[in-house]
Amino acid sequence: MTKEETSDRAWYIGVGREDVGDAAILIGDPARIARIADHLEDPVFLPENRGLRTVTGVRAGRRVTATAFGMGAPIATIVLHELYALGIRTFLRIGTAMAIPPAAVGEFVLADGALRADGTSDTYAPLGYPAIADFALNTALRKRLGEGSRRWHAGIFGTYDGFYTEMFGLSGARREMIGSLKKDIERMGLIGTDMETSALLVAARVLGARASTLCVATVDAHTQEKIGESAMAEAEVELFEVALDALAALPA
Ligand SMILES: O=P(O)(O)O[C@H]1O[C@H](CO)[C@@H](O)[C@H]1O
Ligand SMILES: O=c1cc[nH]c(=O)[nH]1
Repeated sequence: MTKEETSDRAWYIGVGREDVGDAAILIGDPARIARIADHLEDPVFLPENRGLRTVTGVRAGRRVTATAFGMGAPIATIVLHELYALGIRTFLRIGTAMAIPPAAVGEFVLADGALRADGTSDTYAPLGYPAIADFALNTALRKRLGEGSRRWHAGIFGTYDGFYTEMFGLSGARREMIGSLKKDIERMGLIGTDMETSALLVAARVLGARASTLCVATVDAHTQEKIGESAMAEAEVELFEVALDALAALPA
């Protein structure tokens, strides 16, 4: 797709131009759609297609659409691309990432950019093209994060395609290999890893839209310990609030 391409109805998300707002929240887990809807006025749940769940509602006067893509860069960029074609120009991915020290489990990690170890972003621009978050969106996020009490870090994410090959080692030699990769990531000063950010940042830039990622760090890179359920539920509520307030504060 080029900047001029548009459509009135999205093939995979299954929604039309009139169904969406002017900013989008991209979520991985479909279960989070019903929960973020509680933070919107007049939420309208759109018919689910291929497991892609969407809700549109209003936050402080701004019409916002949240769509769940599942996991991984290929489907996340399909969702961004379709929403772009329907007219949306602002995208914020919210979800979870692995914590790279000094970022710790339970803290927020905000992507200013991302190391492109995914394959999908290459289909938008060659590897020399940087994956950079939108400055205005990140300024609004920084302001809102500064008003809260949860610790947060801003910096570079690493985005990988292989969950059990590059991110989370189950056992044995594979786990050791992934452990060395983590040490290297830490040496480079990355703050978190996920499976979508670099692809979304590159796709949005190339298309002419703004994008960023804000996550809760939920897994410790070295011990692979996960956040507890109640701590995650609490962090998720704050994540929704920060994300929606920052989007509402942005000029259209
Ligand atoms: O942000 P959520 O949906 O939690 O997604 C994160 O968890 C999944 C598995 O690692 C990946 O999709 C990753 O980015
Ligand atoms: O380990 C993790 C946790 C969340 N998201 C990821 O991509 N990896």
